[in-house]
Parts: sequence; C-alpha cells; structure tokens
Amino acid sequence: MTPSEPRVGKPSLNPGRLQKKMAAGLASLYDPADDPIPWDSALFNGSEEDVGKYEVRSEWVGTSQFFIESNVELQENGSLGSLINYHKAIEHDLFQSPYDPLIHLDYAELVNKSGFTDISTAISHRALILIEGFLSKAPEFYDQVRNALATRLQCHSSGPCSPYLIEKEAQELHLQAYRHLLNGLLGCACFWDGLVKAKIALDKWPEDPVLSAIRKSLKEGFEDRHNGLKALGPDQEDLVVRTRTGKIYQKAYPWIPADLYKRAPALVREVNENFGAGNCEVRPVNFGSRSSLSALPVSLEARGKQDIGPLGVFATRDIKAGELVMVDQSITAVSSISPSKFEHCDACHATLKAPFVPESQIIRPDCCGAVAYCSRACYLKALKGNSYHKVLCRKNFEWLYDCNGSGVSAGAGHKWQKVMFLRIMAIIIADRRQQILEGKTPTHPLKHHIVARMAANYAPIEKLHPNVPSDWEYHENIVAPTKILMMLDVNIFTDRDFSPEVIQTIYWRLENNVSMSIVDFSPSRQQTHASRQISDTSNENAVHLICLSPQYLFFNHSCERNVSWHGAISNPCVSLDWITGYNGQIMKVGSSTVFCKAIRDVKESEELKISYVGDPSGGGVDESKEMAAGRRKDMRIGLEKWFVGGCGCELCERETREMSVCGTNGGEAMDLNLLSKLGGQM
Ligand SMILES: C[S@@+](CC[C@H](N)C(=O)[O-])C[C@H]1O[C@@H](n2cnc3c(N)ncnc32)[C@H](O)[C@@H]1O
Repeated sequence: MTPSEPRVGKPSLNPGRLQKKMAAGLASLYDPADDPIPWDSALFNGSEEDVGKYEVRSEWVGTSQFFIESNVELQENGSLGSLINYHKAIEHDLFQSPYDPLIHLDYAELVNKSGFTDISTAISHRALILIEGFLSKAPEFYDQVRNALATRLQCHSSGPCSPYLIEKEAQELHLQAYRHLLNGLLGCACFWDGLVKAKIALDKWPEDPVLSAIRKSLKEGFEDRHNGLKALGPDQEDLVVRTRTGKIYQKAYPWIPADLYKRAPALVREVNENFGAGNCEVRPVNFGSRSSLSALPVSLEARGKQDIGPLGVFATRDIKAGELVMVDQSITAVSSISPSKFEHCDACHATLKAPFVPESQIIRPDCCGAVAYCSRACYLKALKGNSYHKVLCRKNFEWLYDCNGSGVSAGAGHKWQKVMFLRIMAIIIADRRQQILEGKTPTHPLKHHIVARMAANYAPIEKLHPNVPSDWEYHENIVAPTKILMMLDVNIFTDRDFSPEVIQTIYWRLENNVSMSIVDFSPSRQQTHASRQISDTSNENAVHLICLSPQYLFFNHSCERNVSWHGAISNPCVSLDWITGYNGQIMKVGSSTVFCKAIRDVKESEELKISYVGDPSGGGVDESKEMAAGRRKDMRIGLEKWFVGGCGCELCERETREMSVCGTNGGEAMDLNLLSKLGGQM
C-alpha cells in the first residue's frame, strides 16, 4: 500500500448526502416490483437478508487495491445490505432520469465507496460530459440536461428564476464531478492522469479544499511509485510508462446479471463446429499441478446451463509431429498504423505493398474510399449487407492513432485496446442494427458471439487481493471508449447495454485473449524462426499487430508445449509451408492468420498447448547460460500476467521447488512476484 492509503480508502466527498440517504433506508424510494432492471446476479443470488450470513462477500470489495480493508470492515459492520439496496435504487433512478448529472454523481460516489473506482471514474466522466455539454450549450445535451435539472428542482423552465437556479445547480455539479473524477483516479492508482485533471480543476476552483486534498494524495502516490520503480532500476522508457499507468484488479461486477459472464455448453458446441484442422476441439480443462492437467471427466451436457469454466484445446485423435492443427483467420487485427494510410487491408491486415498484392486486386469502397481491401473476400467481410464498415464509414477515428504504439517493451504496449475496441464495437453494432431490422431483440454486447467466447482473467472469487493488478489508464479505458461509442451513435446515457461495466468487461476479455505478431518487410529481414520474431521488437520497420483469432484464443500455455504457432506472415523470407492453408491456399503476406502445428506426436485426448512467451526454455542460439537463465526468469515474470505459480509443467514445478528451498536457505530466490510488486505496491 502507498502511504496515501487511509485517505484514499475513506474519502468522503459529500458524506452528509450519501449517509443520510443510506440511513433513511431506501424502501421509501425504491419499489423492486417496478424495477426495470432485472436483479438476478448469481453472484448476489440471495435476498438482502442473506447478506451477513457470509463472512465476507469478496465480490463486493471492489477493484481498487486501496479499498479492500475498508470494505471488509463495512461488511463486518453489516452495511453491505443497505449498500446493495442503495445501488439498486440508483440504477432505478438512472433509468428514470438518465440526463440528470446528480444521479450519475450519486452513483459514482456509491461505487467509489464500494471500491469499484474504475466504474466510479467512468460514471464521473459521463456526468462531466453532461454538465459541460449543458454549460457550453452543446445541442445534443443542452435541452435534455436542462429539463432533467428543472424537473428535479421542481422549477419550470418558463418560471422567471429557473435559468439562474438551473445554471447554479449545473455549476455546483461541475465541481462535484471533478472531485469524484479525481477521487476515482486516485482509487485506480492513476496518479499521473489524476494530476493532469487536478490541474485543470484547480485552475477553475483554486480555493477548493477538497480538490487540493485529493491533489496532495495524488502527488504523494505518484512520487512513491516513481521512486519505488526507480529503485528497481527499469530503463527510462519503462519508468515513464509504468509511472503513468494506473493499476486495478480485474473483477466481475457483482451487480451485472451473472448470465452475461457465463460461457454455457451451447457456446462450446457452437465453437466446435468447424474447429481447427478437424483433429482437435475445445473442452473444459482443469488447471493444477502437472499430474492433474487433463480434461475434466464432465460432459458438456452434465454442466447444463452453468458456466463451463476454463477451456482448452484437446486432440480428438492421435496427431503426428508436423501435422497442421489450426489455420485461424483473425476476426480483426489492429496495429499502430491507421488503415487510412492504405498500407494494409482493413479486414485481414495483409500488406497492400507491391509486389505482394497486385494493384488490380486492391478494392476501395465506393462509399468513402477511405480504406482498402486486399481481396473481394475481405471487401465483402467488411461491407456485405449491414456489415461493420457501414457503422464506421465517413467517421474520422484518426485520433485513435495519436501516440499509438508507444509504450512498454511488449510491442504495441496496451495502446491497441481502443483501436481493437472500435472494431469490435463496429461489428457488434452492425449486427444489432441488422437484428433490429429483422424485428429481433439486439444481442447484448457481452453475449455477442465474438465477445461471449472470451473469458477475462478473474482471480478466484474468494481471493480478496488477486495476485496481479492490471494496467488501467483514464484515456485508454474511459475517455477513448466513451468517445468511440458516442461517435458510433450509441446513446450511452440511455442504453445500459453499453454501460461502463460492460465496456471494462470487454476490455478485460480482449486483454486476456488477443495475440501479438510482428510483421517486417524491410529487405534485410532474414529471420524465419517464430520465437525470434516474438522477442525482437527493436526493429523500427516492424509493425506490431494485435489479433483476435476466434479459435486460437482457446489454447492454454505450457512451457512443455506440444504445438508451435506463428502469427502474421511475418516477412517475405518465410517458406511457403508457413503460409499454406488447409486446402493448399496461400495466405496473404502480412495477414493476421495464425498457424499452429504439432511439434511432437500427440495422443488422442491430450491437451494441445502452446507457449505464450516464445521459446519457453529461455535459451536462444549462441546464448550463454546466464543470459538464458535471465530470459527464463523474465518469462516466468511475464507469465504472471495470465497465471501465478507456474504453468504446471515439470520445469515450472522444479523452479518453484528450488525457489522455496533457496528461500528458506536465504539464498537468491527467483523473485516471481516481481510483477505483482511493480503493479500492486507502487
Ligand atoms: C488465451 S486464454 C486461454 C483459454 C482460456 N483457458 C479459456 O478458458 O478461454 C488465457 C487464459 O487461460 C488461462 N491459462 C492458460 N494457460 C494456463 C496454465 N498453464 N495454467 C493456468 N491457467 C492457464 C489463464 O487464465 C489465461 O489468462
């Protein structure tokens, strides 16, 4: 914890209002019978009276690392029931009056108090959009916000005093919104972004003591982290990035219907239709020690409509070494290069440079001519019927590429998320529009087949402090997706299908499932080995692709992998067998297709596993033992992003045993929790 913890854990911006409402009991405000929002979360599947029967409801302790203890205390004091009730009441109020910024701010305050500071920041951001829209007389918000405020203040717009009263209320809410926003950023350990926003707020309200107090905490948090990271000695670029990045825990939001988080057997059956090269399929998996790494002896049917749990890929027959296991064309691939540069196909990301694609094959859509496709198949993927290009057409998203690709050493860093989010949203919105045209109910974004198949990397529910907090930034996680949705004509204030909780859940799923590839067409490129490409991120001609591949995403990791893979067709020097599909068709150079092959004989029912980190031994050609050991250590640290304590392979288990022996001897143990330290404590 940082020294600022107590101030972060117990901030109360307007304690009077919140506490009075909670103390008053909400039954008077809220009648569940006319609740338009179903409250059937299986995470909260009891009645309010059930609260308190459990020692700690860990799903309710929040996503912020700073609120856990105070929320445990709150539960021990028996306040969780009224907090949950109040949550329901505000959701109801938001449904009734979506343009009243006060209700958004009440909601932000409540979720902040519950420790879900990522969501409270997002709600405050939305409140700011409404308030600043009203104050600047933006046509899309002015009337809506004025009417909402006039109704609540019971002063009718025709009355003589009303414009003054309404303006005054908006001014007051403006200050409150900034306080909530800063408090949220503080809870997300997003000190840099918080300080930037604090400066803007203090320029407007220089005398405000609450803003000054929060800024002080932000500054202390920032300095603590900076000094702590500096002492660990990362390089300068990493230091800047890591100092600026916020950290929160990935958690399911307990007020979201549990069904939206479930992957049911029916989904697995759908995924398995035409899966891979016909020699493998997706099945439930049991993670654990080496001996227990096998498919669960549970049929899909036996699981009924329950969540199927973690999945993996299994051989459906004996597979020979060298046999193709999968050629997976991505749903979408994004890079730091805007498609408007016409360097790559906007659908598959294949290079459009000569001589790889003849000029005559390149298609630009008539509607805007703003992007290009490498083939008719890709063109149809984007434009056929109501497909996604129509949602994006003539909208300028160049701002997404500003400062893209800068970041940590893992290639494109995490700046890809907003670009990927844009494409995924365009696909979902296009499908929803089509469903509406056909008179159907539009599918919830979390149930859309692209998003529903992915699982986020949530820690077990009973774990109050998950091992590794995740990167989180105000611009990436809040500002950009909000702006994207608004530009795609989603009404984020009335459409709860696009709530901040839904957006963040999609971000977590993407983060856990995308793969990274590097494409480099510079003439000097002679490498042909996949693991070398992964590790070589230094070439400035290299393009870092982030791909979402619908089948490949089900592979689990093992340092004793039996399948090798390579991502995009990485450079012009690869041999033909790298780019040949199932029926002998040749994939386009630079396209985001992922190829997987067995690297040894595999028995029927054995799990097929890949390496997430290149050559898992850490060794490379011409590398000394020390260098290899160093690289192996980095890999174990890198793997902590997905799981902690090793993958279950013999090598990981041996290292873990040696580590505990070294630890007790006082020798130099491999510090496998380094990543948690970098993220969690700083
Ligand atoms: C790309 S997904 C793989 C598919 C995933 N298991 C699923 O159910 O959809 C990556 C996630 O799988 C899990 N995973 C992969 N390999 C693992 C291993 N060896 N041990 C434990 N968890 C693993 C981690 O939760 C990781 O975040």
